[in-house]
Parts: sequence; C-alpha cells; structure tokens
Amino acid sequence: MTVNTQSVAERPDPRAFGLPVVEQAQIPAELRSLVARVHDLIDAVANTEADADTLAEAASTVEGLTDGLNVARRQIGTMVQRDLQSGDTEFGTITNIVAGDTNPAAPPLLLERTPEGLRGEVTLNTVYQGPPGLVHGGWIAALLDQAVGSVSAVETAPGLTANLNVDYRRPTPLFTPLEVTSWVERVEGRKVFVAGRIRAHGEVTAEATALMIQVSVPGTQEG
Ligand SMILES: CCCCCCCCCCCCCCCC(=O)SCCNC(=O)CCNC(=O)[C@H](O)C(C)(C)COP(=O)(O)OP(=O)(O)OC[C@H]1O[C@@H](n2cnc3c(N)ncnc32)[C@H](O)[C@@H]1OP(=O)(O)O
Repeated sequence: MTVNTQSVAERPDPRAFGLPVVEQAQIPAELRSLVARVHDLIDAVANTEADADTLAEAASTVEGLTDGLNVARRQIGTMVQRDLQSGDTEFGTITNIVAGDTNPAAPPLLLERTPEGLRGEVTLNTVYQGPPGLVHGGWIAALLDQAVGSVSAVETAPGLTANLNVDYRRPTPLFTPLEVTSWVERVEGRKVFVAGRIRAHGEVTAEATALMIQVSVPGTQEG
C-alpha cells in the first residue's frame, strides 16, 4: 500500500477556499437537541397513521417552526471542523446528508480512525428503507461514498469521487448495527484508490472500490 503521509498541518484548510468553518464544539447544545428531535420527527412523519386533525395541526405547527428558523440561515458550503479521538482533524460540510452535524436527515454516520483506515457504526430506520425491511441501495452507496471520501481526506487530502463501484453481496437490514469500514489502497498523484465495506452481524452486505481525485488548493503549486 502506498499512502501519502502528508501531515495534518499541511492538509488544505477549507478557509483557503473562502468557506466558513465552525468548530464542532461550537455547535450550540440547543441546535444539537433540535436536530435530534427533528430526526425523530422525520421518522414519525414517515410512519404516522394519526387522524386528520392531528396531521393538520402538526403541519401548521411545523410550517410555523420552519418560518421561525429560516430567519437566519448558514452560508452554503459551511464546513465543520472535527477533532477525531486519534488526534486528526477532519473537515466536512455541516449539512452533509450522511454525516452532517446539523442535518436531521443524516443517520448520522460517525467515523473514527483505525490502524487500517476508518470505522463507524450506524443503525438505520425506515426513513432509509428501500425494499421492505431493507436499506435502500442508494443509501448503501451513500454510506460507502462517505466512508471512502473521508478516509481519502483524512489519510491523504480532500477530493471528489470520480468513480464508485458497489457490490451488493447480501440484503442490508434496517434496525441492525452496521459496521462501515474504509481504507486507502494506493495513491497515484492526485488519484486516490480507496475501498470500503459494510457488515451486518459480521457478514459483509456491501463493498465498494472508488477513485477519489484530490482537489487543488488556491495559492499552492497545484491550485
Ligand atoms: C479543503 C476544503 C474541502 C474540504 C473537503 C473535506 C471533505 C471531507 C470528506 C467528505 C467526504 C465526502 C464523501 C462524498 C464525496 C462526494 O460525494 S463527491 C461528489 C460526487 N462527485 C463529483 O461531483 C465529481 C464530479 N467530477 C468532477 O468534478 C471531475 O471529473 C473530477 C473528479 C474533479 C476530475 O476532474 P479533473 O480534476 O479535471 O481531473 P481529470 O484530469 O479529468 O482526471 C484526473 C485523473 O483521474 C482520471 N479519472 C478521472 N475521472 C475518472 C473516472 N471516472 N474513472 C477513472 N479515471 C478517472 C483521469 O483519467 C486522470 O488520470 P491521469 O491522466 O492523471 O492518469
């Protein structure tokens, strides 16, 4: 395995792209609480069989809440800076659909560094359902895309997915802890070849290989 051992300090900082950065610890507890409650709300709405009056009242309440929150919105592209247990720093978009801290639709998938790459666990409910009782294939790809993109960013440099191949080996169940792992296979210039896997009950349900292309940074030789 050939891995670019660029130190954290040398990795590009989103501020160099003019993107606002929020440190994870600065996200207000009240916002975290709201995100968790709306996450549960999405599940409740997706599954409710409440009567018409209850539904109408809920719709009106939610509309009012939405108007209240929209008075102050973040800039698109706002990043969150996470300090991993390993001591590494990771950047991600704060509303990332898979892992974003402020996105109530995100499961979220939280990844930590391991000697091999990254590892995380996530349990998905019916919001992520495709076939009955099973995770939607697009979401399986999304989990794997996030895992391989993050490992490329943490171990080499941030990039965009140029190619993602997913093999669906077994149905991936809802309401079951899923272990998601990813690792860098090799680096060739800006091309980072990465791979990832999802396991349920220790059995591989899906695996992916991907090609990430490192993004250039303004003001550097590559930029
Ligand atoms: C610092 C601030 C930001 C911080 C950030 C933090 C992020 C923290 C992690 C977040 C994790 C998110 C994980 C989700 C990740 C997505 O969801 S990314 C979104 C989906 N992907 C996209 O939208 C990408 C769309 N595609 C593109 O923009 C362009 O095609 C690319 C990928 C940037 C490449 O374009 P390019 O830079 O012009 O490069 P290009 O010269 O075409 O190709 C470079 C090399 O790659 C090869 N190549 C390109 N495409 C392919 C392909 N599909 N197949 C095979 N080879 C290919 C070329 O042949 C070439 O090879 P060589 O000739 O050098 O040998």
